[in-house]
Amino acid sequence: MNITTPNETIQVTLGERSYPVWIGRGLLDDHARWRAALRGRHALVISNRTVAPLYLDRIAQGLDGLRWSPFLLDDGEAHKSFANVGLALEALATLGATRDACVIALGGGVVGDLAGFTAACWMRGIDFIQMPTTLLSMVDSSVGGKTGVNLPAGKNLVGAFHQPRAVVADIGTLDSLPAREYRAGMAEVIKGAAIGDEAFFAWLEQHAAALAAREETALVQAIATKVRYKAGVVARDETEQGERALLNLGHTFGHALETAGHYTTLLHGEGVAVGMLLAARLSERLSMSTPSDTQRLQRLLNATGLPTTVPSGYDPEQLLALMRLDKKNTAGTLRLILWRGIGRAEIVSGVDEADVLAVLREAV
Ligand SMILES: NC(=O)c1ccc[n+]([C@@H]2O[C@H](COP(=O)([O-])OP(=O)(O)OC[C@H]3O[C@@H](n4cnc5c(N)ncnc54)[C@H](O)[C@@H]3O)[C@@H](O)[C@H]2O)c1
Ligand SMILES: O=C(O)C(=O)C[C@@H](O)[C@H](O)[C@H](O)COP(=O)(O)O
Ligand SMILES: [Zn+2]
Repeated sequence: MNITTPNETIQVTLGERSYPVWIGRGLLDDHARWRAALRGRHALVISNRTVAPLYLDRIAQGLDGLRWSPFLLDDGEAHKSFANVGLALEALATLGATRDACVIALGGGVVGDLAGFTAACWMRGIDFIQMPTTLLSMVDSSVGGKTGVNLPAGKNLVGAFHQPRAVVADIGTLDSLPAREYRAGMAEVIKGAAIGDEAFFAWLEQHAAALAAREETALVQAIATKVRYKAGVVARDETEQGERALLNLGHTFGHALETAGHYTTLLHGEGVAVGMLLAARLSERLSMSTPSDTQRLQRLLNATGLPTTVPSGYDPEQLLALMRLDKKNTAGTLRLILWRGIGRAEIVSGVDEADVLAVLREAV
């Protein structure tokens, strides 16, 4: 077995709840490393029917001596549901899980969000470990403790802040990740740069080809840079009282697109890509940024193979109605993440719906 020490370890600093994010190849097999984060005798491994056949065995070998069971979701965003949290909680009950039990999330962001929320609910909160297996979950969803599920009314409307005990990002798992999913993960990497790191954005422009080819040195650097950036934001504003909302760049539009498409048309990362571009266009319309910034963002998204147009069939009025349910809004006003150019995102309250609608109408 090829076990390596992590290429990168990034600490999310939250006092007693601080935790490491290990990034490297072969980490799933480094049982001693992640097993040390398990405290009790019970573990529920939440995964899905695509990922489990590929990687569950490697986890199982590290769970010797524990009472544990797998809980497998069907694949897809539609299964990040309240009903499945109920079933996962029943699985913990069947296991006889006590308060020192641990939930292990093995999969992408859908599995991670649902597993984390399950852990947050069982006996009012037990440990969980993130083992992200998609690029998106490595660079974003496994870090920061946002957990939850969707409702038919909208994305992530139910959830809790609940931090993992450790994040085990074995980049070897990306070898089996389909190209479209890999590109979707890149959207959340680009987002981090677009929000707050112009130098990283320029680096991504220069390394777009190497990243598209999954060249490992560039890939580890991209993952680590994004995780380091997010870990810093989370450490300063864990529960999104201020700065953390910036991590939502593109998401008010993106979540509306995902929901309107019933989670089957656009992947989350694709929705974020299109959403960032719409946010950039709105910023331009409000004279906050220049067309050249928008073009630069569009070029990088296109170079990565991400969509930058709204697929046909969307209704601007319906999208606006969905945007009104976004968690950042306060009574009666839209609160959006806009920007003043690459690396300079801003929270803007009281955005005029007429401007949003105009941008949506131009896009569909
Ligand atoms: N909590 C957060 O902070 C946060 C941040 C970003 C996104 N999210 C959420 O994450 C979700 C999107 O996550 P995602 O993009 O990972 O999607 P996903 O979990 O649906 O995984 C994408 C696809 O890849 C498959 N897959 C996963 N790992 C694989 C592997 N190694 N090899 C082959 N196939 C593999 C999955 O089965 C699935 O079909 C959305 O629900 C989004 O809202 C949450
Ligand atoms: O960690 C955060 O904070 C983010 O906003 C990261 C986003 O990429 C992620 O999609 C998150 O789940 C969106 O959060 P929400 O609060 O808008 O549901
Ligand atoms: Zn996201």
